[in-house]
Amino acid sequence: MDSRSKVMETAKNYLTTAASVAASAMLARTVINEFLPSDLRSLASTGIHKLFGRFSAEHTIIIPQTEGLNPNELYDAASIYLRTKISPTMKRLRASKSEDKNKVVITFDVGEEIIDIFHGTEYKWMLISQEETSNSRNGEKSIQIRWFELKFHSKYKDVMLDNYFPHILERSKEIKAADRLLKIITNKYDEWHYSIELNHPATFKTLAMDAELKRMIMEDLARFVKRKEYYKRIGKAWKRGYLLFGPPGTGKSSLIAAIANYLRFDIYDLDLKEICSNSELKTLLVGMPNKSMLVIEDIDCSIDLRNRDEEKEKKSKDDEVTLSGILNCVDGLWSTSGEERIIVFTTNYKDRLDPALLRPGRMDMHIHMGHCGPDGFRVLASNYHCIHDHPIFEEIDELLKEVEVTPAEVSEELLRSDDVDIALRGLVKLLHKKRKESQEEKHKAEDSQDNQQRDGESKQIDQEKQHLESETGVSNYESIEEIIGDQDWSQDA
Ligand SMILES: Nc1ncnc2c1ncn2[C@@H]1O[C@H](COP(=O)(O)OP(=O)(O)OP(=O)(O)O)[C@@H](O)[C@H]1O
Ligand SMILES: [Mg+2]
Repeated sequence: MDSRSKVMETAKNYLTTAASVAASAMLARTVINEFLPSDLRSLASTGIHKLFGRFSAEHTIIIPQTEGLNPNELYDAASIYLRTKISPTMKRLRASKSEDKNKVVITFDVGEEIIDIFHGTEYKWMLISQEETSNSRNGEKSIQIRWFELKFHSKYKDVMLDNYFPHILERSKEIKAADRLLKIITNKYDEWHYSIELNHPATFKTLAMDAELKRMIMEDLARFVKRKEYYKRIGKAWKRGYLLFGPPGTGKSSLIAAIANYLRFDIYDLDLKEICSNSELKTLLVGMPNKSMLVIEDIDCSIDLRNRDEEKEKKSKDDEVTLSGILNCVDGLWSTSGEERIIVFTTNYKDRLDPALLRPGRMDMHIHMGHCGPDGFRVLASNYHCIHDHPIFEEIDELLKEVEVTPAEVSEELLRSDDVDIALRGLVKLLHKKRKESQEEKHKAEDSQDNQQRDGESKQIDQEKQHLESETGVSNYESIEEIIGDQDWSQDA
């Protein structure tokens, strides 16, 4: 029996208990009717009605904190779920902070009632606590026993078991996933080994990139996580691949962190240099859990993808990590064992990648992380100085059209001063400097192109001279100049 069935079984037992309490109420009424004098009968009947009357229409379920010595999963799920139902009118709340999370958690206190409406039905929750004494070897010990009391109309008993409790279990799982600290796990040889907290603050909000591209990526991810049934129907592994390419400092690693933070997926950062065969690669990939993200950074440097064919002849097939090994993983052979996986490759040089990796259908989206444009700059200005507009923005926008500057360079400049004017002036200065440098480089390049052209021309003249010399037998330079006349060499160069 899985844990959810266990929880549902326990819930059914409690319902039975509640139903038997209702039966006791009926028995009590019978006793009153048959054995009490008539004047006392009406008095007692009112009290009993008050006490038990609600049971005819209302069920009560007790959800204790523990089941014997074991924690009760439904109690834990309910306390997480009910945190989201706290209303501003509640008078007593509890605040706590666990050491591993830098967050204060607010929960409701003993005796407070929470009303939750689910599919139009009202469910009333109350947390109850009672002190109990137990005998131990060291004498009497008092402990706090806690439970939730859940009241609802009896006609919704089935809805509660079939829909409401499963909803609470599901939601609590989601809330827990959103709360937990994310991890980056890296491999040592063929084992996922080293894990650290993902403390990267990057989110889509703080990511400087083209606004339209950002929107597309977020929509793509949101669609992906909702498509379990779709992937099942079309018979494809539930995974999605992204290739991030662009110069250093344009935010490829930041985007990876933003995706992990957005989906609440741990990052499995695969170091291909640590492994030496396709079977090791498979071992690692099969060892990844669902809802996780496989990252291979700088794929062009991690593995010499281009020279694989030559190497294949030298080594036995399973003696190396090959492109086809990686492609098998991309194509989903390994991922049939798991689901909801994201695969991300990054590279600074897309043109160095083997075309097999770039073929349509391999990586679902190729994302170019480019130089900083006006959209990106706005995000960075807001990140670092909380400003959305400034008189100098216009000049910066104009310069950004001409100058190639990475978001990393802009960030560095904006960080230089807390004074926004100084920081922005520093950025303008950097952009002017970069523009000047690029103009100088352009001139240099043009000069060297001219030189090359001139070299080419004079080489061609020399060749023609030699050719004419051999044809005509004339070796005098001047006469050859006369023979070739005024041909336009530059056009032929
Ligand atoms: N697009 C961006 N949005 C916000 N910050 C960015 C962006 N790009 C770079 N940065 C800043 O620059 C730092 C370095 O960026 P990041 O490591 O993401 O670049 P990268 O593209 O992965 O570079 P590399 O190719 O060298 O790995 C980040 O920590 C962040 O502060
Ligand atoms: Mg990087």
